[in-house]
This record gives sequence, C-alpha cells and structure tokens, in this order.
Amino acid sequence: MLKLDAIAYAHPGSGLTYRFDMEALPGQITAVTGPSGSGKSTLLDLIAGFLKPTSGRMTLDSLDLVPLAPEARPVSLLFQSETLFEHLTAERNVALGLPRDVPRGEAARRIVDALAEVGLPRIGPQRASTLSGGQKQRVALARTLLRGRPILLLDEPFSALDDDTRVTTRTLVRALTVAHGWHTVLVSHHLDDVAALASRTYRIEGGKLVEA
Ligand SMILES: Nc1ncnc2c1ncn2[C@@H]1O[C@H](COP(=O)(O)OP(=O)(O)OP(=O)(O)O)[C@@H](O)[C@H]1O
Repeated sequence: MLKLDAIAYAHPGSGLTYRFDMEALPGQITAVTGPSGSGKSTLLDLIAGFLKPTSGRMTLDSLDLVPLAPEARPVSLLFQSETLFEHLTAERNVALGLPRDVPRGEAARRIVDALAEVGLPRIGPQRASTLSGGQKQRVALARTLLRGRPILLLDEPFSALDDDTRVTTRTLVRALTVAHGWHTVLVSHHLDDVAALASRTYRIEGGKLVEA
C-alpha cells in the first residue's frame, strides 16, 4: 500500500500548509479531485519527489519514500500532454523505459510485448510525430510497463482525447493497473473519469485530503 501520513508542505511565501493523509491500494485507481489551485499537482510532486515535505511519512509497503530522490522512487508519471520524443519511433520511445543493461534481443522482445499489451502491435517503427493523441498515450503506457514501477501518477491524462479514445484509454489504464498491481493515483477535474475508474476518491479541501 502507498501511504501518506501527515505529509506537510507549504510553498515558499504561501500562508497555507498542506497536510496530506492518503492510502492507495495495489491494483486500484485512487482519484484526487478539487478545484483549480487546490493542490493536486503539489500532491503528485510530493509523491514523485520533486517537492520535499517538511514533515510526515510516506511509504510504499515497508519502503520509506521520503529520503529517495525522484529518479530512485518507484514512480512513473503520465500527463495530459504526453512526453514522447516526437522525432523518435514508437519503439525507441518505449525503449527509454528499459534499464541500459538489458541485452539487445531481450530488449526487442520486451518492447514488442509491451506495445502488444497496449493494443498497438504494429506501430513500433512509426515516428511518434505521426501518431494520434490516444496512440501516444498508449506508447507512454507501454514505456511505463517496461519501467516496472509500482506507483503510477496520472495528471489529467485523458483531457486532450476525444470521447471514444478517452473511454478506450481509461479502460486500458484500469486493466493495466489491475494486471500489474499498480498503485495508480489519478488527478482529474472530470467526474465521469473518476466515476468510471476510481475505487477510492479524495477531494482536496483547505489543504487536506478528504475522502469522498
Ligand atoms: N512553486 C510554487 N511556488 C509558490 N506557489 C506555488 C508553486 N506551485 C504552486 N503554487 C501554488 O500552490 C497552489 C496549488 O497549486 P497546484 O498546482 O498544486 O494546484 P492544482 O490543484 O494542481 O491546480 P490545477 O487544477 O489548476 O492544475 C496554487 O495556489 C499555486 O499558485
């Protein structure tokens, strides 16, 4: 379980100190909602390690996350505007999720498997710049699969997608979360995404997470 226990943080110059308590179970999507400026990105930045809490505990099972630098945390991120390298092929983008020491043959096999798992078995050689928004999100999810990190942070990941693509992409996110036992934390303004996906929902109110 991912557990935040009185994680405290105040932005420099701000009078508000956030105090976050949260539990996210493996194989489930935990949603966080709240108005613009309420602190949703701040929460994700604390989990990812881009911000350091002033106090509190944050653990994944028995692993203490607070001392770990962002690159050492068991965390993957997926945002609204995807972070693929547009000039690289889909398979090169996916390969970025692999450790450098994986032998070439095994790397190729794992990339093929990951693209098949996200439903894009044939687009490996295509440049990212030629893919649709939904395909790009799937390629990013394939890269996440290869990273094999058990916490997935999603910040409005479906916002730029049309309605049909949005439904298929969120169905995929749920299936991957269940299949791989990810602790998926979804930040969204869209209540239909939250209703469709979340096992547990929190709302940020007055700098605190309140279970909805
Ligand atoms: N680096 C920073 N320094 C000072 N204040 C900041 C910093 N980053 C964010 N804030 C402030 O903290 C508050 C919370 O911001 P945050 O981005 O976490 O909100 P949010 O809920 O994600 O908003 P949105 O839904 O618009 O993305 C806002 O008032 C914002 O202006």
